[in-house]
Amino acid sequence: MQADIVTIFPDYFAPLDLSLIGKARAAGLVDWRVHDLRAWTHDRHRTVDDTPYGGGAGMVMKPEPWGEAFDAVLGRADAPPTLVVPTPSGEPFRQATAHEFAALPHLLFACGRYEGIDARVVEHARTRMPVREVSLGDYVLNGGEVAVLAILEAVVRLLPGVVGNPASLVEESHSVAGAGWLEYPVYTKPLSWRGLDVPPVLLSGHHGQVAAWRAEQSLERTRARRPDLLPDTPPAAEIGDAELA
Ligand SMILES: COc1cccc(COC(=O)c2cn[nH]c2)c1
Repeated sequence: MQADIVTIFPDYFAPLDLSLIGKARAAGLVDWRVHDLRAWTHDRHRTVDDTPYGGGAGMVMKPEPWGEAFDAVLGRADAPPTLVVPTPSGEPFRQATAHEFAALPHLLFACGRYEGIDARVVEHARTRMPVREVSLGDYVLNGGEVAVLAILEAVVRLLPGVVGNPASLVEESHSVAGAGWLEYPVYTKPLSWRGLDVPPVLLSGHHGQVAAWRAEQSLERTRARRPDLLPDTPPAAEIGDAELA
């Protein structure tokens, strides 16, 4: 996989070399190039933003540098990459999205800052490459860099050969295999720690009982923390009524 990242803070991506992602690059499974958006400015102050038409607080990123940055990346690519723009107003980025992105040969990440990027940048980009505007959650960051680090980690770890034991990719929270329920609690040595013991079922050697316990724990956690992940279940009161009816 090839990834190009355009940002006004290229140093944000130095940590990529340290992590699992760095090993994946060394193994040739992924390569990424970080580009400073200001390389495509031509004024003395290397201006990338200006005041918003229509008024309002904050600044908006100018379209010209983005257009030239995309020209440069497209010009070097055999086929158009998919443009990924992290933004609070994007579609939810989920594990399924990570799997979609992991199947793509070339990703082009645009890191927005300020109040956002002039809307014509994405509008024009759609005429020459697929575009995905994605949100990591309902909160606002100062820029897309942190989101791109998260997306890259979620995507690259799915590439074949990146994670040592592919089985460890299967039983995860939100993984399609576990019906998207939350992960069960995990334990390791010592057996007893500060007066807290490992649940005995996990020591029983009965794999069926262990699996059942884990499923129950997943369901209990999902009910408590993420009822939105469960199929529509009427509130308990209604269930009582139904039984009484
Ligand atoms: C594209 O323009 C902007 C402007 C401001 C910040 C950002 C970064 O994205 C987020 O803040 C975000 C992503 N998912 N949840 C929050 C992008």
